Amino acid sequence: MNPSSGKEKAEEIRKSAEAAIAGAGYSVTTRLTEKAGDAERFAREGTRDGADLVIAAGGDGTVNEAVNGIAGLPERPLFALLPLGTVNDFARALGIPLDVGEAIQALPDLVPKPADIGMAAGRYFMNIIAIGALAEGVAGVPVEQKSAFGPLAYIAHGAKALFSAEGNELQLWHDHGSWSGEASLLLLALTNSTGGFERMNPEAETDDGLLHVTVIKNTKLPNLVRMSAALLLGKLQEAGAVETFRTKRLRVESDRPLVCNIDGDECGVTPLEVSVLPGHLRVLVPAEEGGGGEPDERIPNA
Ligand SMILES: Nc1ncnc2c1ncn2[C@@H]1O[C@H](COP(=O)(O)OP(=O)(O)OP(=O)(O)O)[C@@H](O)[C@H]1O
Repeated sequence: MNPSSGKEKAEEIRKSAEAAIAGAGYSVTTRLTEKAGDAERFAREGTRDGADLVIAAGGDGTVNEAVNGIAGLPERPLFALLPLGTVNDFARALGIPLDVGEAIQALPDLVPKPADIGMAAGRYFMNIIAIGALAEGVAGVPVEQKSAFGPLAYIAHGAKALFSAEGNELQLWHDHGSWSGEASLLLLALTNSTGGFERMNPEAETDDGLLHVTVIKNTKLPNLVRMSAALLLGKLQEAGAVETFRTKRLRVESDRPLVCNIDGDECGVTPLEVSVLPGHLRVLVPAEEGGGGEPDERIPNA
């Protein structure tokens, strides 16, 4: 658990989450993160100590770290998350209640579902890779704006970066061939939720085994107006100036090294190789989100 995401309610959240998990028959150990890297280490150590279930409580950064802690292990425990961050894209995509109190209440009735994760630059990711202007824009969101305005701050900064974007020559190799051309932004999404906005790839499922690629070719003003309208309608694919396709593997090359933002963190520069690991995690989700599996995998009977 990242206590800084839960702010002044962190202690209260910890206690009620522990009570819910213990009530479902688990013995529970909570470890509080203090800095980058802790969640990854805690998840890995917990798994090596025989944990059946690892729960990441925090924002997408904490979830990403915990996923990295367990994804490379041969025996992976069940995974769950309690959304305490500003955006919580993975929780949104999985249908987990965004209100932490509701998410805790729901814990005992969650059921396991396979979820895809991706691998790029030696790291696992579960949401999105952004390359180009938006990647640089998101990196510049000041901390105080993040807390005051939540997802809006990201969108405002992303939009600002997009408006002033210069294009870059990209070459993309995918499962069915290649694409090359000038682009302002490349988004490689595993889920339908990007920066809290759920209409980017409305058709993306967390277990479809696919990377949903969106190339924004040109962000000059007339196109932007059309694209913004299409984005709000969830019909970005139908707007001009945007290329979309799906693939299991992708190689990205560019005319100059471009910063790669992987699940919200800067993670090297292009060229970049990306692949999907289908159903690599078993994540606990509400039953109506299509979870299932063996009855003894349900938390109450664990
Ligand atoms: N106790 C702590 N105090 C401050 N920072 C921490 C602490 N523990 C972990 N961190 C760092 O904070 C990063 C971001 O945390 P996390 O994603 O959980 O929260 P958030 O920033 O509130 O969420 P969001 O990304 O949705 O805004 C972590 O990846 C880690 O590097």
